[in-house]
Amino acid sequence: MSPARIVVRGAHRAFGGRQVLRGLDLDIDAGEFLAVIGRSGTGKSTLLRLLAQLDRPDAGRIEAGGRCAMAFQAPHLLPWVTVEQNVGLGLPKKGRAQAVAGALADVDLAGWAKAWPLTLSGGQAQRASLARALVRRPELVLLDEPFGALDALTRLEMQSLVARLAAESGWTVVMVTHDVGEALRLADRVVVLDEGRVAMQVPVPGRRPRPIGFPGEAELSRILLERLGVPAGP
Ligand SMILES: Nc1ncnc2c1ncn2[C@@H]1O[C@H](COP(=O)(O)OP(=O)(O)OP(=O)(O)O)[C@@H](O)[C@H]1O
Repeated sequence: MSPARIVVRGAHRAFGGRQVLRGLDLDIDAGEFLAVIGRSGTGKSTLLRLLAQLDRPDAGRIEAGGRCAMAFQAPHLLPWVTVEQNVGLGLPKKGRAQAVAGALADVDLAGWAKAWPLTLSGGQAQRASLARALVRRPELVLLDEPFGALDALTRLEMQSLVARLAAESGWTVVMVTHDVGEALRLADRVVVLDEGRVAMQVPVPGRRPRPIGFPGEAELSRILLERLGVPAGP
């Protein structure tokens, strides 16, 4: 599967007279893992929806070809069908069972195919949601605060899982997160959105994923938090 390259040029988007994106420019390389951070309401989810072609800019150009899958903070599983039916939803019948079984195995949910979504833990539900994304063999994966609702340990497990899947599949990934540490450990580059534009870009050196406290993490974190206007410590 060839990963997708993305070009955004001068993207504008307003809602009811409120200008959210104001001439945003962004280039994302094929196979790159990009993290997007920014204060609440700066247009991060709006950007993801434009990349997914669920919405269109009022002005400007977006090139984001290829098969795209999206995962959100809430897993959005249908409660009235089993986990495997959720994952296989909309896939052609031919090859579906095998593809679904493979995707569930990839997210360590092989034993939960026949389970009902409401019986899953938060982390398992999020993994099922990831399986639903990866069974579509995407080239571009858009993640909107995917671990935001999980406890700290499950969050770390999910970060490792996404890092592994991204490395194995060569996806281009755009992940919105509020967690600067998560962004720095998983991504090749972190961009800060502010006032509807890219206000700062920080390439993260070294191979991803990086361990907690990797050399340079504290300094990069300080730079990003300062740009976000958040004090880095008490
Ligand atoms: N479909 C829509 N209709 C009306 N307003 C919208 C719509 N989508 C987004 N907005 C508004 O655009 C602004 C940016 O929203 P967006 O969800 O992109 O921000 P965000 O950076 O992802 O925020 P958060 O970090 O809080 O999730 C908000 O003020 C939001 O209310």
